Amino acid sequence: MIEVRNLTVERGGKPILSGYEFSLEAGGILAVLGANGVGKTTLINTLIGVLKPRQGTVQVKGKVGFVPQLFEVPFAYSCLDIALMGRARHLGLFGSPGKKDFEIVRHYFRMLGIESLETHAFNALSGGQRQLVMIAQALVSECELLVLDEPCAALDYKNQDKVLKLLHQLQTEHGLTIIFSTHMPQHAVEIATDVLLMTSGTHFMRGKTVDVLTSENLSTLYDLPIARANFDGLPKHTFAPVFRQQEVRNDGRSD
Ligand SMILES: Nc1ncnc2c1ncn2[C@@H]1O[C@H](COP(=O)(O)OP(=O)(O)OP(=O)(O)O)[C@@H](O)[C@H]1O
Repeated sequence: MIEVRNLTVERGGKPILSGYEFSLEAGGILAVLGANGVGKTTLINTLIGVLKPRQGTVQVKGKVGFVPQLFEVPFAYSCLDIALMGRARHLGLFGSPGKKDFEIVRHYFRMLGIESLETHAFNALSGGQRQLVMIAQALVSECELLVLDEPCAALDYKNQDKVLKLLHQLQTEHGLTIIFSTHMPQHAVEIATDVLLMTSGTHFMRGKTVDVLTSENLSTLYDLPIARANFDGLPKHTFAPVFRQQEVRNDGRSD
C-alpha cells in the first residue's frame, strides 16, 4: 500500500530525515513514534505529498485522507461544512455538494456519534470534538489510506478510547490502511500491526509491533527507562516510563 525508499527530507535547508525506509501492506495500521522534534510531522507531510523529498521515493497505492494535528478555520464554518470539504475531490472544480454528498457526511457523523454537532460552529468545539469532525472529513473523501498526525493528542481517556476503537473498526470492518503518529506507546500496543520508531533523523526501527515495540527499544527511543507494565487480571500490557529513576533511593522513597 505504501513503500518509502531512501527518503531524505529537508526543512529550511536543513536535513530532517535521511535514509528512511519502510513499507506498510494494505489493511495494516502503522504507528509512528519518536521524541518531540524528531520529524514525525515532517514524515507525515511527506507521505501525503505536502512536502517533497530531497531524495528517495514515496509510493502510495490508493486515495489518501489526512487528519492534521491541530486545525482552526478562519471563518465560522459549521461542522457539516467542514466535513463536506472532504467531498471536494468528488465534486469537480465548480461543483457543489448534492444529496448523496450530504448522505455520506451524515453516515459518518452517525458512525462517529457526532450527529448533534452538525450545525455547530467548528471553531467553537473542544479539541476532541474537532478531531472527530476532521476524521469525518477524511472519511467522507472515501480514502483507502488514512493518515493522522497525533489523532489523540488533545483527547481525554474516554475520547482516546473512542478514536482507537474507531481506527480499529475502520481497519477490520472497512479494510482501511492507517498511519498515525503518537506519543503514547499504548496506542500502538492496542491497534497497530506495525511500528516505526524514529530514534533520530537518520536512525529508525521498523517492523511488526510484537517484534519492535519492546521496553528496550522504547528506552532507546526516549532515552529514558521504559518498563513493560501488565494489568492485573487482564491479558493486556502497556509501557510505562520510569520517571526520576536516579532520584529514587534504595529504600524506595524518592527525594
Ligand atoms: N517550516 C519549518 N522550517 C524549518 N524547520 C522546520 C519547519 N517545521 C519543522 N521544522 C523543524 O523540523 C524538525 C522536525 O519537526 P517536526 O514537526 O516534524 O517534529 P515532530 O516529531 O512532529 O515533533 P512533535 O512531536 O513536537 O510534534 C524540528 O527540528 C523542527 O524545528
